Amino acid sequence: MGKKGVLLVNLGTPDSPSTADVRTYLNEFLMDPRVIDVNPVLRTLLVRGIIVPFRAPKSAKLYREIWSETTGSPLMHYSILQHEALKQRLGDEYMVELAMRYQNPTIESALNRLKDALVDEIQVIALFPQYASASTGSVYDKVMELILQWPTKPNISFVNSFHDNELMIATFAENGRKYNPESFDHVLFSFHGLPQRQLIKADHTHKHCLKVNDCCQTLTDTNKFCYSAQSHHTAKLIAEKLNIPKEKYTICFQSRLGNDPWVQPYTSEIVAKLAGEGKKSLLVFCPAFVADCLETVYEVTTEYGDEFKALGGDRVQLVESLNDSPTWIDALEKMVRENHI
Ligand SMILES: C=CC1=C(C)c2cc3[nH]c(cc4nc(cc5[nH]c(cc1n2)c(C)c5CCC(=O)O)C(CCC(=O)O)=C4C)c(C)c3C=C
Ligand SMILES: [Fe+2]
Ligand SMILES: [Fe+2]
Repeated sequence: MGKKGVLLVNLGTPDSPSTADVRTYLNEFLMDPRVIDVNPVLRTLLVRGIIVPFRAPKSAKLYREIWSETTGSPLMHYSILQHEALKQRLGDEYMVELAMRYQNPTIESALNRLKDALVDEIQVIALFPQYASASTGSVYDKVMELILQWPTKPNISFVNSFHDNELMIATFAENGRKYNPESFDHVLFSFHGLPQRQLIKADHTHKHCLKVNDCCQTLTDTNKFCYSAQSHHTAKLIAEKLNIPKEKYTICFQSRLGNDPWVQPYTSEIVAKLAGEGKKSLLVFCPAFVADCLETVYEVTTEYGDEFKALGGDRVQLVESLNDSPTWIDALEKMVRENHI
């Protein structure tokens, strides 16, 4: 019998914080039709002509702020630690590969290693707790595009989402408990944002997302694949585990790009509102990310931290992501061994 293959895929990060490498990364990322989901001509004009030329130097500056001389990008650093820890846990029966949807290590190289080892099966785990077409959907596309050309295909399975995975929820709760959530004036659950257009598109019933009041705030059978509904569900489960009362927390969405409406409320508006109400301290969970990255380390701690302080607040405390916490590695191990979430 051959080994069982596991492919862990996260989003990806530039090879270095140089403007040239950030430009290459942003071009690959934003030219993905699932990310900037407009017609190809408009996408090329927008991405190559406007967004990337303006954004690359600015983003490179931010990446330089979070880049470690020894370990590089936090996203890559924690992904490598997760990969190493999972390999240790699973032992010889499994072959575990790490890939990034954009840049390196590529999905192609990782799949080729699994193919060359003649694995019996491949379990693909896109490392995004909540399903979005722009993240998990895109990983499915890339894997299927590459495997399409293989003469022999092993059993393949995908993990669509793990927004309610008990051990993942427990890890975020454990990490948050260390900061004593009741000692903060308010708690935020800040998820990566998405254009509203993509939520509407993902609702193939055409009846639900952004069509009925509070449509995406409760997870039901009708909206079970909705990114916003899954995000609300994840936040509620973490809040319940920590006994944080409803009035003490807000679910919000960060990292908006461009002028189209994104999923609301926006984190920066909530930060401003809370400062206006006289709140002084905020504890922030970012449960759309399994590893700390630019969006947590820089955007939450520095950007929202500075905004909050400028408006009269004192402190924004980020709860670290799942990173290489043993409970999170337990979650990954269980997902793989049970071959379901
Ligand atoms: C949680 C999953 C993610 C979804 C969904 C997602 C959608 C999405 N993102 C952009 C634009 C950018 N995102 C950027 C960084 C970034 N995004 C995610 C995850 C999701 N994105 C992560 C983990 C990171 C951090 C990567 C790192 O190296 O640390 C960036 C680059 C940084 C910047 O310039 O701000 C952009 C741009 C869009 C347009 C989108 C959905 C349509
Ligand atoms: Fe993003
Ligand atoms: Fe929805």
